[in-house]
Amino acid sequence: MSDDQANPIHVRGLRKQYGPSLILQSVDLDVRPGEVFALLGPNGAGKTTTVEILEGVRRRSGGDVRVLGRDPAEDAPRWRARLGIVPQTTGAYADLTVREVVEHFAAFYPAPLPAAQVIDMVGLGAQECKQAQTLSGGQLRRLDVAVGVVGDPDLIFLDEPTTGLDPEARMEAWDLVRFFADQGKTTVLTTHYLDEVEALAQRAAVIVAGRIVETGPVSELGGRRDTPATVSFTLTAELSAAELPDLPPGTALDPSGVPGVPGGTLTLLSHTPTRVLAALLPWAADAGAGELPDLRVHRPTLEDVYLKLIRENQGAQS
Ligand SMILES: Nc1ncnc2c1ncn2[C@@H]1O[C@H](COP(=O)(O)OP(=O)(O)OP(=O)(O)O)[C@@H](O)[C@H]1O
Repeated sequence: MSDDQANPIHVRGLRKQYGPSLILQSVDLDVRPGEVFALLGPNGAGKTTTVEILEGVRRRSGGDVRVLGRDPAEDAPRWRARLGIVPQTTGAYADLTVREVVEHFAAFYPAPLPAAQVIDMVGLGAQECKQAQTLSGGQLRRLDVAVGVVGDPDLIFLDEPTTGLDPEARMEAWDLVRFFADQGKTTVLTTHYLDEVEALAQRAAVIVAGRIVETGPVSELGGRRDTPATVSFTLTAELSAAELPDLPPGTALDPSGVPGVPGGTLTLLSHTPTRVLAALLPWAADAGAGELPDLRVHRPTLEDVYLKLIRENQGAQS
């Protein structure tokens, strides 16, 4: 068995077809032990379909899929007990209390966590005896997470776990993901929030129209590390008349924004923006400009590279 095949998730050439529509086309994926792996992509890209095939909830049309060493289509009960699943929408828990809901689901697993511990972990200690139907939307989402992890899983699937949560509850949900990661568990996170990916995931895959268009460390996605920062400011009369100083090697003028007239924006591209600023500041002072108006230093964010990836790939397929 290759190293990749020993990964908690190993997928090659996964296809899913509904009638004539090919929803997933040759998806390859590896999720490594203990990592938080994010699956990103626009609405309808195929994230939930992929995740549900990995969970054994949907059947694939083709390709090889191994999850915790087994084919999910076999749906072996002992294998299933090692998965923790928090789907996008879950339970009508009706008139059961929080405690009863968690105990009810715990009974399906061979070695569940104590219900009280899980309820505390998701921050529902104060609601333990409340009926689920009286909980707020955010509290219900936490209950979903409790139900998903009560079996003490090795591999956790979180499908948009923080949608609808207020900022404080989101932070608590993040802490929970970190808590699982600290315990050596592997997590697959589907989300539309890029700050969430940046905060939690080590690696990510971007899926567009059923194809993985990029996969790798979050910090390197979309060539992010190789994309220069921009330094921009508005030209005054003094600055537009002065010749630019010597700038660090590799600095380039952004051709899209260089009208050399007062009021225009001058944009420089550089991998060493701090050194660019160190050259610009004395130059501006010598030119008699006290300030570089509208000065902005911008490094490419995950959102920048993500949106670029989506645009390029949606364009390529239309
Ligand atoms: N049972 C089904 N029959 C036919 N088409 C389906 C079925 N389920 C999903 N699809 C289609 O498959 C595509 C992928 O859907 P999927 O739910 O996997 O996307 P997603 O990336 O999870 O989207 P979102 O971000 O909106 O949750 C969509 O075009 C959807 O309409």
